[in-house]
Amino acid sequence: MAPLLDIHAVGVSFGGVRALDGVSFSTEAGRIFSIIGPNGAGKTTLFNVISGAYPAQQGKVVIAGRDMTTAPPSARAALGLQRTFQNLQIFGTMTALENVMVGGHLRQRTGFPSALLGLPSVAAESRAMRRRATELLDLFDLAGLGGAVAGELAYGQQKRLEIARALACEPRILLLDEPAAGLNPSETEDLANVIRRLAGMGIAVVLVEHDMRLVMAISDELLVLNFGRELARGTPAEVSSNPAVIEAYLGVEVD
Ligand SMILES: Nc1ncnc2c1ncn2[C@@H]1O[C@H](COP(=O)(O)OP(=O)(O)OP(=O)(O)O)[C@@H](O)[C@H]1O
Repeated sequence: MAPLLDIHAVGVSFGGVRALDGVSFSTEAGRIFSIIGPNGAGKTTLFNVISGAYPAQQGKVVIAGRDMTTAPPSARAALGLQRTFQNLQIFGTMTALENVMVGGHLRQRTGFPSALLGLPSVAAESRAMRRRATELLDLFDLAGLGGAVAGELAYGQQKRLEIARALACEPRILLLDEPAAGLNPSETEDLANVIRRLAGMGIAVVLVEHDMRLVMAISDELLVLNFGRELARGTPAEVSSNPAVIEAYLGVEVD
């Protein structure tokens, strides 16, 4: 199967700092691929290069078989790439349902002129979108909370809402940037189930995460970065038994 996301020998420097140096990986539909490494290892920079926020100064970014190395974020989104951010980005004063529907608008087929004229197709599409948004809330264990003000939900619920909104865009590849940050153990367990469900739906999930227990429990494959370079790559079992990884990063934290 051709990879949905193929990162080839990517390099990025900020002044004298080599944030990424020859980093490569690829992943496919239905897989959970995680990127780990100490602070400053280059994980966020790699996400920015994949999503198009920063250009890759060297190497290639291929999405769904197309070379997107110099393409803007919108063109990458059009191929099915979505991301969430390290800092929660939901609309706090809108309801949970409205938050998800905002995501869905990106996928709306009816054009702006029809919407402006209030044509019947618009009403039908809005109903379908509302139904779909409600289904997404159910999927993320937020059933019955559609009318709740998003900013008043528990933190773990807000994190799941953010992912539900990204999913409303019907992504094929979803980049999740530290989704477990700030969650308690039971919220993290809920999140793990949500991420597994996303992969079960055929989405290629790419995760940057510091919570090693979560990463080791759900990942099919891991890339360990250190000072912008690949330190190790493999299954959780392979990576967690790699002496270089244990020495440089994992220490005694992994059981
Ligand atoms: N916009 C920028 N300007 C200058 N230097 C940057 C910029 N973004 C990142 N860097 C540097 O590039 C390196 C990699 O940073 P990056 O944020 O990608 O690491 P990270 O692995 O995501 O770290 P963390 O786990 O702390 O989020 C660091 O040395 C960082 O200081």
